Amino acid sequence: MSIVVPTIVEAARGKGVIISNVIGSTAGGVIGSSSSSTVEVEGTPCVSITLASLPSVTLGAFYVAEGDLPDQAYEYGEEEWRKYLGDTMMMTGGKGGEESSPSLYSSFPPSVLLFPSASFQKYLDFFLNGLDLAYPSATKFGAVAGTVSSLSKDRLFIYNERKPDETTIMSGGVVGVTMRGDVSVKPMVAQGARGVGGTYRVVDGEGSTIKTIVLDIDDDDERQVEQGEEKEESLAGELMRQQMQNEEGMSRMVKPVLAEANMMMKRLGDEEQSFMKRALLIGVEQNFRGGGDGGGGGGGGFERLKEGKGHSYLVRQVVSAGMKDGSVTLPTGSVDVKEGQRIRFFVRDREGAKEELEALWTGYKKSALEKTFEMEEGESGLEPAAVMVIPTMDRGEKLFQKQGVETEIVNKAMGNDIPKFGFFANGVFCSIDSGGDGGVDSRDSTTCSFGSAGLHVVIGPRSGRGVWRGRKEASSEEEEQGGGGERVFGVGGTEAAPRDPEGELVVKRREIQAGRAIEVSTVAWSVAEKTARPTSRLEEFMWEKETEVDRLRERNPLANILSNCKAYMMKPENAKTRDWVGAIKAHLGEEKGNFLVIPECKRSEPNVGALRKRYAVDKLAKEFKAGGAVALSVNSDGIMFGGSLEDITTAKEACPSLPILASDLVLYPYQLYMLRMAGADAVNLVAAACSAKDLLYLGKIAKSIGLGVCVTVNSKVQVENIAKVGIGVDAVLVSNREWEDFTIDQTGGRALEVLRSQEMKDFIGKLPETVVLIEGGVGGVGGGGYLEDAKKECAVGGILGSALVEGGGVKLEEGGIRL
Ligand SMILES: O=C(O)c1ccccc1NCC(=O)[C@H](O)[C@H](O)COP(=O)(O)O
Repeated sequence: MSIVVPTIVEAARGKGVIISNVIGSTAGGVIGSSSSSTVEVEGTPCVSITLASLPSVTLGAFYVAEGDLPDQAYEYGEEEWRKYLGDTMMMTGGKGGEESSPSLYSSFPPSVLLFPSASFQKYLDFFLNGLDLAYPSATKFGAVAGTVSSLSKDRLFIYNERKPDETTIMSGGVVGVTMRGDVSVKPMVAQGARGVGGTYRVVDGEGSTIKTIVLDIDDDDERQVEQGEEKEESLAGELMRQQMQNEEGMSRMVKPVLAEANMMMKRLGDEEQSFMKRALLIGVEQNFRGGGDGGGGGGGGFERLKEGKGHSYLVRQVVSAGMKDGSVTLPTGSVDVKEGQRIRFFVRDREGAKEELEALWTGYKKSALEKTFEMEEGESGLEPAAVMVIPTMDRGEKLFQKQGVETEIVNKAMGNDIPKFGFFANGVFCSIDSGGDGGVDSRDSTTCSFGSAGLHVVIGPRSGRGVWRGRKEASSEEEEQGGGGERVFGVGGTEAAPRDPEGELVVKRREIQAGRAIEVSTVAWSVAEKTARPTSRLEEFMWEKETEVDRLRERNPLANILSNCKAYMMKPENAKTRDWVGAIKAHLGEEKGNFLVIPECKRSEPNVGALRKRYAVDKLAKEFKAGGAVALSVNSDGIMFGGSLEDITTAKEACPSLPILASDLVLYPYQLYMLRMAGADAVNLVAAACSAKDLLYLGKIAKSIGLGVCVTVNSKVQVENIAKVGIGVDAVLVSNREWEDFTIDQTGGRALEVLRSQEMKDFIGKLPETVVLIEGGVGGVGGGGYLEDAKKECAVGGILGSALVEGGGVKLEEGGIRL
């Protein structure tokens, strides 16, 4: 792995794709999609790599060693777990770790993917229970590392772009990734088990121990009639039931579980008997709340699964039996048996496992279709982008007698264009729905682990936006171009983004790409054709921002926001903004020649990821103030930088005396009103993303509601343009960022070229009152960066984000930086 991971990272870089994080594990076999097929490989050393590009999703990779688990965690409650996991897994956010900001996707619960090592398994249920307590609404899923041979040892690995020379390989613990934002994850489990014999009710049982049961003949029949289930059970099954009734003299004799299992087993076929002798599987009815009818039992086949309602029973293997009282005990904590709850005996076999998989996917498709009918206009559902398939190592060829059966069934249901990936694991686990729409029905979305099962996870954007179908597009483009190579611009592509004759990026607003416009009440908006692809990271950012604002408008139309903003500004405490540029100018004065640092609160950096384990805006703002900051920049963009409007409000509450520049991609007046109400004092307009008309228009509206106006430029052409437009700019922010891919040149080359240009000299000559600041890598690597050179030009200060936030403290004196 120490060779494989850097090789992948390097190869991707060669294609213009920057990989920020890699996590993975050894496995008992791998599953992956090539351009023409999906393959399952078992028993042979090989590697399966999955590259994911998840727009509008904030990822946080983490590693927890066994030794990092807190000693007292067994006594932990919800709050303690939340704090511990929030720190460990970067599940930070608003109150209680769940972000409560008004940004588009922040209200959605996160998803957590975990790969525990085999040695971590003993802590797994405990760890998952902690996760359930701390983040009940988060979807958790994952699989335990495996190995191809029993002689080899399992390993986990994690790579972070910021430590490119290291791929950390671990022999224990758990690696994982948290995903927040426009991502939806739908885990489903195939338990690989089929019910045999009748249905029973627990007479005496508690926790994970079942002592006595009674045959539930009448109720079982009634239920099937009630649920309109056709009695699909075989004639043999029916005969067996009758025989049982006869043998029992129609009585409902209460019997110890083991005694009943022994009696029932005798009536089974040879194969089923031999299975039951090796392993006693018991299915415990789901959704049973005690008292009357639980509503989750019944059905010997997979009728409920086919309906997309989830499994009727959660199947567990008996781990110990009371030889004296005939009781059985299931894995501790895996079930909580109640009196009156239904149970069944289960066996595993090939046909049953196949039937179950088919039922699972039929159910998924049925409920997905039903959801589209239930959705209100404007609402969107999960758009499948990929399916993760993780069978346990006892499945695959061992169970189905040939390789590839599991993915073949997924392909049949979802088509070949959707990539499938995964591996053979030592166990799987996932959150399971209580409502049941394809998953296993369970108690309040708990995370259940399975020693033998197939975990299938549909992953895609929750906004339902179009998904790039690599396989489909590659083949159709090849066809179009007579079998020629792929033509992909900009981001992750093989071609550079389009530029005009002056070298400026050509970006379009999303509407230009639109195929149709939809009218909904007073709001009209356009929908990007699914075929349109952004040609640069900036264009992609713009389109996503436009979609974000569309969605916000759907919930709260512009007219409302406008009147809310007016009402807000009527309140005396909100009538005036604080003068952001004024505060900077006031501190230049006699100290001119010095360089003023404006610290930026920023949660993450696009090509890097989260900058701090614990990002607390209030704490950070206070730190900056204590360090002498006279003004702040707060990044409120949630698409690229993980911020939110609430971050501005929080910073303002923490430091009421510090004026705030809202660092965001502003494309609409709507955003200006929202930013004003969040507590911003100034905004920045990105020159490359706005036409001259937009700049003027947005600038005027910003001023009309008291917001200071900065314009961000990264080329001399843009400087010349803003001078021509004559927009009243308070400050020019010279960005050192390349907007094609959002990289930052640590030498400051890009910003220095602009600062040294004739265009900039002309601009300052014409508008000497304008403050010139630099941004992007000003903290540099190892301190001063390109600051000294910038100071020699017209820059009087700089916005500093990553270096301060990531540094874990304010190191203001280093590299000549002073506040
Ligand atoms: O650069 C943009 O296009 C942009 C758009 C919307 C919000 C923020 C934007 N840029 C912010 C930055 O470039 C940096 O966060 C800021 O300059 C600090 O840089 P660094 O010190 O390198 O973290």
